Amino acid sequence: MTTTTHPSGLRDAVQLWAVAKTYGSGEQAVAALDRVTLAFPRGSFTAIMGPSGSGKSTLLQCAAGLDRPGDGQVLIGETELSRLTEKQLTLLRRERIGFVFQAFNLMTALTAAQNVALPLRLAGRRIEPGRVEAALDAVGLRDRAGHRPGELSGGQQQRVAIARALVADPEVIFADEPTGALDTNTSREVLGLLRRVVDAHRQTVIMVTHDPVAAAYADRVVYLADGRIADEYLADRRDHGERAQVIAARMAHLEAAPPAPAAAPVRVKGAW
Ligand SMILES: Nc1ncnc2c1ncn2[C@@H]1O[C@H](COP(=O)(O)OP(=O)(O)OP(=O)(O)O)[C@@H](O)[C@H]1O
Repeated sequence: MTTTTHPSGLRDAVQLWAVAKTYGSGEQAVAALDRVTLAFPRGSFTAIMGPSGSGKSTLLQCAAGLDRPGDGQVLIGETELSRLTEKQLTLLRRERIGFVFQAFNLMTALTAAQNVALPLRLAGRRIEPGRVEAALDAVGLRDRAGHRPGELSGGQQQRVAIARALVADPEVIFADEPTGALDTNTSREVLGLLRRVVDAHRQTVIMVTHDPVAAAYADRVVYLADGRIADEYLADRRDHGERAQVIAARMAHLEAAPPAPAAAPVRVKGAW
């Protein structure tokens, strides 16, 4: 399979083709992902939503090369992940993907600057002077470079995690409930930062969230239900100011709907 080109001329940062993942077997089998086909154009910000158990985490894990699908293909840029050995997959995650998790996952014994430098050190890359400082600057924390996580607020810790995700200039950032542990105001700061990373640096962000307010920062919301794409919302200027309500209403509709019958793979309208 060749890499697709988005109609706008953007190439896709990540593609999933008929990706399936089943846990268990026989009567106990659960189709966590049921032949999901989806593309994430470069420079786009996508939120993944859906009821509990709909397959969001499984999608993120498979798309980020943290888990292997049972069937289908995942591409990061032009690299098809199923062709990679475990070692190559580890290198790809380290060098080409940034991660932001709900629990920040910073090393408590290291300073903010040392945490940010970690992906470069692990990859054995030379750390150009000013690079770590620039990443901390981008998240507004240059003056906290010498502080350890315990000396920073939750929002500041998550901003350090975003700087760490950015420092190696990855092709895509995966964020799993990045504001799940933060209060409303701090959440807004972190989401605004992710939005800026997309707008100013043309980063690609894929974020799993339960929160319609968080999803409203994205360009697109993909809704999963029972391991399939059930709906898609494209940010619309006309919704400005009430985008979160529109996103929440669609989510409520989805949660009220009975499970869909088995269907052919869904191709998301407008995804390529
Ligand atoms: N390791 C596992 N073993 C067995 N079943 C699993 C495993 N991981 C996930 N599942 C099942 O696969 C389905 C999808 O799970 P997944 O965690 O991807 O959903 P989710 O949408 O992220 O849910 P939540 O919002 O509750 O985190 C669920 O039915 C879940 O019980």
